Amino acid sequence: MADNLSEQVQNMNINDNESGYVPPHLRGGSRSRGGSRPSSRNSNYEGNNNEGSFFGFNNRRGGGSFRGGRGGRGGFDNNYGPRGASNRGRWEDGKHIPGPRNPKVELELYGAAEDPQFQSSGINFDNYDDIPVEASGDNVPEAITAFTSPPLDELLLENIKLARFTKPTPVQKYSVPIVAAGRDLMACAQTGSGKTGGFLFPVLSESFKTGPTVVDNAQSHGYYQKKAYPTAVIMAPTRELATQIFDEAKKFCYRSWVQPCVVYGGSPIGNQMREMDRGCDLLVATPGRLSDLIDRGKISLSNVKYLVLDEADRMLDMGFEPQIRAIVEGADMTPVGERQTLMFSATFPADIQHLARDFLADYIFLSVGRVGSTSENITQRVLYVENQDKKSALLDLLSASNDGLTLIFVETKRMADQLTDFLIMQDFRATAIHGDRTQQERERALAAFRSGRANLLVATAVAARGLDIPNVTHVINYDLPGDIDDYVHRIGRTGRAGNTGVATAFFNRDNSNIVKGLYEILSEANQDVPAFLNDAMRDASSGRGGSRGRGGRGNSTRDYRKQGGGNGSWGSRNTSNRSSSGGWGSKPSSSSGGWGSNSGSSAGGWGESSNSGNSGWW
Ligand SMILES: Nc1ncnc2c1ncn2[C@@H]1O[C@H](COP(=O)(O)OP(=O)(O)OP(=O)(O)O)[C@@H](O)[C@H]1O
Repeated sequence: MADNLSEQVQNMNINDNESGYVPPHLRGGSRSRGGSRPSSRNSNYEGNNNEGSFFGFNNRRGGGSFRGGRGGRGGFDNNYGPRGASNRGRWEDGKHIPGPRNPKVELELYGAAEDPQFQSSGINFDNYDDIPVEASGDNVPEAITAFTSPPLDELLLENIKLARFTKPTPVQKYSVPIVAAGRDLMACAQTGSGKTGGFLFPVLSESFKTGPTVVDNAQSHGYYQKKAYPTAVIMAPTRELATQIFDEAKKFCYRSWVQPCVVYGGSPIGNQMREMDRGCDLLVATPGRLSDLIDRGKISLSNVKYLVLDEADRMLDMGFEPQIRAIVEGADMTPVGERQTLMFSATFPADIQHLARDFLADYIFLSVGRVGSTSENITQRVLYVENQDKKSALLDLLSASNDGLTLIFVETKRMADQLTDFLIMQDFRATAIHGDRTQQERERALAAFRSGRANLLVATAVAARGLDIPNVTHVINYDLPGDIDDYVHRIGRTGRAGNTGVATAFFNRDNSNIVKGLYEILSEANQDVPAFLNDAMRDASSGRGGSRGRGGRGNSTRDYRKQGGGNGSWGSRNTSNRSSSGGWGSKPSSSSGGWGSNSGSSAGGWGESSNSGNSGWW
């Protein structure tokens, strides 16, 4: 499907890379949009609060209440399965006794095989095996090659089968034995390559085998307990990502003694505290809300055996470092060396590697593919579009779109609203997600998008990380981000789990700071590099273009310990059959201006200047 889309975009001639973009109104003659224009007129943008109709809650599974489950996720509920029905297992006399099976709960958790709202692995899934993997550190354990028991716990294996996962992705192959060996881990793997399972599988497998600690057993399961003592804590940057991890955790905790729980800001804390009282063995949390609950004496971290930081670099970017440090170093958290700490992301800038030095002990650094690289399952195109022409270019792109979902990234919340309004005026089924919307609005927008009732989602960076929405076939960077890592995460919302996807970016002189990073990303993923980007790159390299800012990718090695940050005495296991060099993963911290002007829109001249040789690209 994505291949078709890619072809159509190619054939549109929206931008021949040499002549610049010519919007429809300047092409002479009227142009009909054609393509997959939605047939039914939608007069209501979700902001109009037309509940129950176009963008109301999806009641497919949830009966309209706030329940878990992809389709009906509307808010907060840590309990899964019909109310009153307990599928929870228990730990008794040193043995794990799984709860009973329940077909209704299984349908809710794992969906029907043909349900498009549940991601299934795509035709390129087996290609993950070709991605070079490097694991550095002392005594790296041998990777597993299949989901088997042992080493995985039997119940977990049953749940993995129910989820229809037939074989592990590379990050899962390594993380299972690494965690089983009691080691800390910092793992970097491409977007959509199964990092969530990469931390859930080993943590749950070990938890199912070893059971709760005495404190956990005594206090976590009492009905009126006042304080939760989770065994595992997973921190994630956004509410949506936390909720999604919680949904995944529910699948794999099914019938076990481990009760998952989620807390995040923007929702009433009282409800979350009540839910925690019903059991909280594995806690998924955003840092702000977690700090709050610790301060209120509602959570103790003294029982934590496993600490996971997902998308840690994003948490730092969002300014969460003080809260994270207070939680990990300041509260009553089990100390380094006594707990196991795992950090996961698709990008690992240098500052996050330094954080690892404080939080992790004798860890293994795992990189699947080059650090910060994009999946080859994503066809990337960069179009040359002036700011004032972007709307027209977008309409052209959308008219060439297929039946899949399209995610459109913009830089500001205001732009997200404006563009959504514009698209709705043009009869598209669009909705928006950004930080100024209420949590309920954000969840409704996501639910509408997941279900396909809205096939366009206009988003700010809030939706860039981690979100796993099946059938997103096209990601459009209407505004490119200033940071190349953000680009990597944004386009990673498509081309997941071996499926293919297309990513299109609108590029102009405002994006000068991302030129180098973009050039590198496209080149290494074997994508076409348009002529204007080559020119801009040449100018940037010759010093005419100015700063790389955070758009460049720097020159640190993958594992900073190899640069003298550690003693370099450990070995490394490299399963790559391709050569690999360093130079990835660092995010330069300074961002100065200079290369090209950063003025807003400018009249004329993209195409003309792109071939202008000595005078510089601009
Ligand atoms: N072993 C597997 N077999 C089949 N599908 C899998 C497997 N592991 C994960 N998946 C599916 O692949 C998709 C992507 O997984 P996941 O969200 O964990 O990726 P990720 O690496 O965390 O991506 P991101 O960097 O964007 O956060 C999910 O829909 C998940 O259910």
